[in-house]
Amino acid sequence: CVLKASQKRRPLSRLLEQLLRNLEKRDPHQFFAWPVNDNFAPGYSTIIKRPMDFSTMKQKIDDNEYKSLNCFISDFKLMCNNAMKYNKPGTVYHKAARRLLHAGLKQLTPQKLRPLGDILT
Ligand SMILES: COc1ccc(C(=O)NC2CCC2)cc1-c1cc(C(C)=O)n2cccnc12
Repeated sequence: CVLKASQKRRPLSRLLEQLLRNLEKRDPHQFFAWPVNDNFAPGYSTIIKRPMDFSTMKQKIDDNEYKSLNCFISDFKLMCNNAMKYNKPGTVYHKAARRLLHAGLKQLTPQKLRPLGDILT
């Protein structure tokens, strides 16, 4: 069947959506699924200048805001580093962020990405 224009996704967008789904699997409690709410995290928006979460990354993919894989990876790192900045070591969120960052970057190594072909060049 022929894809309608609206269904045609740019190769990079399709790749980033796949990578995002794999990263989200590493966040079983969905601590990173949505923007952090100041009501649950006092002072969050004054401490964290550039908030980031998976739903925002998904929206940026849909809006074709990511011009490269590196921009996508930067937002993933920003999201994890925000959590390790705001939350004290030993908290459930700091530990979850460290684990997510470690597991996520292992999925984003050149060895893992090379099979995806020249989309990335
Ligand atoms: C979208 O953000 C969230 C969504 C749900 C939860 C949550 O279910 N927390 C329960 C575990 C103990 C209460 C926590 C968070 C959350 C993430 C974060 C991060 C990522 O810093 N956070 C920081 C302080 C307080 N809450 C949170």
